[in-house]
Amino acid sequence: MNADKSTIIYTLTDEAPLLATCAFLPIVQKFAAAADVKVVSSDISVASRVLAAFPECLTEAQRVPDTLSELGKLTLKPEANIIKLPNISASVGQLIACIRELQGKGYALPDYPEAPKTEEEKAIRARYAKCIGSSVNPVLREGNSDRRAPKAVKEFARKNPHSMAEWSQASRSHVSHMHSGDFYHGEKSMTLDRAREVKMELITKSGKTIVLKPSTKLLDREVIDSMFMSKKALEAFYEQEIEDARKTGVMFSLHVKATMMKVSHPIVFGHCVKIFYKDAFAKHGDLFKELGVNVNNGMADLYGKIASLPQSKQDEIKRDLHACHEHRPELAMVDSAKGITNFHSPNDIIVDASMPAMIRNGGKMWDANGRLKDVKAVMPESTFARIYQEIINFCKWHGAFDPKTMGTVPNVGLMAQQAEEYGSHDKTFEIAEDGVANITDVATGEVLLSQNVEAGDIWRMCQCKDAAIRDWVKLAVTRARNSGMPVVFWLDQYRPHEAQLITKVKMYLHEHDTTGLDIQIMSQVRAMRYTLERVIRGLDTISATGNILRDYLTDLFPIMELGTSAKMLSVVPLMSGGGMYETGAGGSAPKHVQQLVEENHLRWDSLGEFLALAVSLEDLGIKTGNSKAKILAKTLDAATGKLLDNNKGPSPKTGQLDNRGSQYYLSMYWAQELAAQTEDKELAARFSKLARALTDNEQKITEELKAVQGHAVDIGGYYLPDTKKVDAVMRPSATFNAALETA
Ligand SMILES: NC(=O)C1=CN([C@@H]2O[C@H](COP(=O)(O)OP(=O)(O)OC[C@H]3O[C@@H](n4cnc5c(N)ncnc54)[C@H](OP(=O)(O)O)[C@@H]3O)[C@@H](O)[C@H]2O)C=CC1
Ligand SMILES: O=C(O)CCC(=O)C(=O)O
Ligand SMILES: [Mg+2]
Repeated sequence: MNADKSTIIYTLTDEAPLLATCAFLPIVQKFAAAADVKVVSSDISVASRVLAAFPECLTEAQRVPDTLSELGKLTLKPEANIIKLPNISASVGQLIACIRELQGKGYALPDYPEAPKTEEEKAIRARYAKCIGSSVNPVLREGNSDRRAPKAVKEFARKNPHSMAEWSQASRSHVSHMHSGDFYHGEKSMTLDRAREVKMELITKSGKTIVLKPSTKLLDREVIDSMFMSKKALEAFYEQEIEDARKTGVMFSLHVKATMMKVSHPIVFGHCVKIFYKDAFAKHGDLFKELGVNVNNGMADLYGKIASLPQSKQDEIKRDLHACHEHRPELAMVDSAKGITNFHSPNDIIVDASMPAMIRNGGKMWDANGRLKDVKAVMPESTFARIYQEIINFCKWHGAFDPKTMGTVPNVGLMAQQAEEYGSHDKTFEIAEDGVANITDVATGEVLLSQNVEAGDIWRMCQCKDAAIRDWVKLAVTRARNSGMPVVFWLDQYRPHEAQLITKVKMYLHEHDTTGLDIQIMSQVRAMRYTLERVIRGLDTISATGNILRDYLTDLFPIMELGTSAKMLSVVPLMSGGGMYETGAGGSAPKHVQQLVEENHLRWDSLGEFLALAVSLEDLGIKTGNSKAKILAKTLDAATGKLLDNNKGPSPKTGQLDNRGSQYYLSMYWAQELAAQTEDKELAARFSKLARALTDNEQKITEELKAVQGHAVDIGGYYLPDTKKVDAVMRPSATFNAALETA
């Protein structure tokens, strides 16, 4: 990747953010050119990653570079300046759909081998496996995370509070997690005394040694953990919770993070489906095996696979599945209208977004008839599930949060270098036989950590590099100093991994001047309680957390405070000196694409993108001494403030202002701010014509943008839409486009 210090790399991703970027990027390039800043796009969509994995199957003209690896390398250089939009973390179902779409477009990709038998099929599957789940973010996140609601955004939410459903003390909604036999229960952790190379191996009861991972190179002072989830305990837990939900009449819902935890959580999910439909699986298990049914990919997989059977057999299976519901609790729905349940796909309900949505809804989820109901939210891993029960307890006692008055909770997250559980998928294994699972020093044979495991258990090793922890502590202190807010490190001394972290945090805090700062360490549940007590009094508290809580809290608090995590500023100061600017803290909003295609209205809010771009330009301006870039940043921030003040964000309703209209207003305010500033006359002169053209044509442009709405449109694909068609759909105002050309 050729990027000098004056280049911003702008990622092209998937779904709603991709569509929005297609309209925004030409605008950004126009403005940035005035400061001699190049804005270069880099396609890291799931389609592009799939194509990059199979160059030999494609014609020369069809081949695409492996942009993700190139970007990954760039994050290690000080000149890196990357704007990162949210991307699809694909389930197997989405991957297969993507492959089919590409094949249909003439790309001779191999089919996804669901049950690979030959070596060749296994190799193809391994290549596709790299495109599944969270395979982008961990590659690029070579820094820790700083996510917060900028002041103007928080003020806007206070003045324009979003709806919050009421909480009743009589609510029966609650969280259920395992109390023993889960990853938390038997975790072991250590800090390395020196750099080592280790292997992960299973010594079976029958005396075999199975090497699961031959080599992982660890650095001096790195923290490693070994933990496992007992299959027996998990099944017993599900049995008990499903029955409890039935007896007490609450809906059952399962919340996992099958994207980031792409090896362990689909298995955890699959066990739940099999227990729920136990009787049908007992009756048809052999047939399901023959058909290659894998419910780790959800009931969608089962329904897809049985479609090849004779109709009468299909009907019998469906009857037997439905019969299970008679003695099982109601299931929370993902889409009541379409009959899609919580078990459809492991990626449909993603815990970071799904739990805040439930809490915002007064602890309720949708039933099969489209009614909101109390729910048992099941998160088998107890390690972090407890925070949700704590916030639910708080809401039952104090009522729903009030966005008008509540404080803010920014996050400083330990994320760099694939920290903790979120970097563990290549070190996670489903155990084949009873035995002892060891992490062993390759050179000396010394067993560093050891666990007794049984067949079907899920065993994993997590890593966290010392340099990442040290940088995280530094970032937390910097944020405390710059914001004046207290910082709470959410660390539990009773959890072995976090006990190691506490020692390091205490040590690295000594490297900084912390005079006058309020920095505390608390277990998660206490930290939640403490933070919430402050939140309802309008007080702000920075949460400094590990990687999983970073993810959970940066949807949870923004959704309570702002109604969405799309309006977050999300900065990743890269450890090698560069910067990555993520846009918001949420995902790629698949439902928004559906609305665009059916009604030509894109309700996606690009505010996170506007905020990220301003910081990116500012950083570039400071690092290269480019005063024009600094002015672009300052004026963009002012324009974003104006956009909020004037309420020009996109509406969810077709016929009203949408993403494109919001981008137009941003451009107008930005040009006006540039024309009005006096620091740089050249810039002022350059943008005055555009400012005038956009201001004078406000009515015409907004009418043009409105006129196109209400009809179905064709964007020529889902995973690889047609660039020309997208351009036509996303840039429909001839007047706006012509005005931009004058800048
Ligand atoms: N950084 C990243 O790359 C991330 C990627 N993802 C990926 O995104 C996909 C979807 O994940 P999901 O868990 O459904 O989470 P999303 O954040 O995509 O969606 C949850 C809901 O939040 C609202 N929302 C989110 N962002 C915006 C925005 N910019 N403007 C307006 N509304 C917004 C939408 O609500 P409504 O529908 O009511 O308008 C949306 O349906 C998955 O493939 C997931 O893996 C998820 C998180 C982060
Ligand atoms: O990479 C992903 O799959 C999701 C990332 C995410 O949810 C987050 O960082 O908040
Ligand atoms: Mg998240």
